[in-house]
Amino acid sequence: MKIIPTEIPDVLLIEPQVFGDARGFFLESFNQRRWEDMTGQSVVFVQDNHSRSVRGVLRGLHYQLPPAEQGKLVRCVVGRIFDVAVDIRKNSPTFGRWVGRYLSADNFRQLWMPPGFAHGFLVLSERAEVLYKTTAYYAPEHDRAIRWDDPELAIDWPLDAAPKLSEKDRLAPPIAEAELP
Ligand SMILES: Cc1cn([C@H]2C[C@H](O)[C@@H](COP(=O)(O)OP(=O)(O)O[C@H]3O[C@H](C)C(=O)[C@H](O)[C@H]3O)O2)c(=O)[nH]c1=O
Repeated sequence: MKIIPTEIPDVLLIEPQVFGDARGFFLESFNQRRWEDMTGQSVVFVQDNHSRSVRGVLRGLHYQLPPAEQGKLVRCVVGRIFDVAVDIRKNSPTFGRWVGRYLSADNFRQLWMPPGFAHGFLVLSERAEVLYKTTAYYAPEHDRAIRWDDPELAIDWPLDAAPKLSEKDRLAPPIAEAELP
């Protein structure tokens, strides 16, 4: 497993070791001991999520307020996405900064974002299936969104058409008007 730093120190890109052979491949998608040895951080995941989306879907930017803030370990097992983490920690020196990385079934890459980040992704393939672990349970009453195209964030989404959004995402406020952790 390789841990690759990103522009925001707490956001990590992970490349698992892939064991290929004539049958296909095997990889450990998460290993608690290896994670703690390599990142120096302990983490406990309590929920596994799985979403399927068609090309052009953009889900996000989502986060949960305290006490339900979620760290997320995201991977794409079918297709290809552009995955984004936005620092929404008010006292962070990188507040409002974002990290974007391509995750795909072919590159096996994973993106880790600790609690305090909004998360979203854009689907670049005909279909994408995204699996992600979270460090806190889903709490709808604490679920919040920031608009994906907030000019203050200026996320450089690799769009070639208007994205397909949920009603919640269509109505999301800019970060300046959002209720932040
Ligand atoms: C997130 C979640 C949703 N749900 C139910 C609630 C709704 O009836 C349905 C769809 O939920 P939603 O439209 O919020 O799903 P996404 O737009 O994919 O939301 C996710 O998108 C971004 C990318 C995230 O990082 C978050 O995990 C999450 O906000 O699943 C649950 O039962 N449990 C859950 O953990």
